[in-house]
Amino acid sequence: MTIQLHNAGKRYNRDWIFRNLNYTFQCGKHYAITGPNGSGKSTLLQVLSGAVSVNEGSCSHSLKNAAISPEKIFSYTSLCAPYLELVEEFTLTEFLTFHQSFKPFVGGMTVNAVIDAVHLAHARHKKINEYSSGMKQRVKLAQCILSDTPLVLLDEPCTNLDTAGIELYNQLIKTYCSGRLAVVSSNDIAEYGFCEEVLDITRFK
Ligand SMILES: Nc1ncnc2c1ncn2[C@@H]1O[C@H](COP(=O)(O)OP(=O)(O)OP(=O)(O)O)[C@@H](O)[C@H]1O
Repeated sequence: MTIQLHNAGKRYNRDWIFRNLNYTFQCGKHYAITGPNGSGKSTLLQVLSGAVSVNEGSCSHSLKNAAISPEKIFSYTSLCAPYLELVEEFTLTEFLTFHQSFKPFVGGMTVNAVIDAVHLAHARHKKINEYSSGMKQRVKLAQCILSDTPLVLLDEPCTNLDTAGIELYNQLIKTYCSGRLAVVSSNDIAEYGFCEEVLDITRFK
């Protein structure tokens, strides 16, 4: 996946969040979007996900030089973000089985293998609404990083994780993100230390 922003600008009401953004997110590379609270990191990530459109300029997605139409972007994209809800009435096994029915896992991984990869085997039959916040974050990471998509978007991915959880996150990135375009919105080097490129959103005000 390659994403090209050409003179891209996004505003909410009268406030421009970013403007004149010319940037190419190259296939297979890893990027961080940094900037203070409220500067527009999550907004840019939502634009990259195709969920939010720009107000001026363009944001175009392509795969192996073939353009992806805006309504298809979601099927090539995985997103982990604090504002995304899990289906908490489901057990983990039910939730991942449901998820797999429309987005398969990398390398044909089974639901049980995905659960093992984030060390939640002991809780596989527990309803997600009974999980701790760190356990829920591991579910979000599994759902995002282990889905077989060329684009991985991570918004504050280590939210609620302890030291072991952060180590797990880094291991998942190393094992499953090579060759995929990954973009992390964060100000924490522990979350984006693996990225080759850092984009400071405040440059585009
Ligand atoms: N749906 C919306 N409607 C109106 N304004 C919005 C909306 N979403 C975000 N904003 C505004 O856009 C600006 C950028 O918000 P955004 O969440 O992208 O920042 P951020 O850099 O990710 O912040 P943080 O580090 O706090 O997560 C903020 O001023 C916010 O109030």
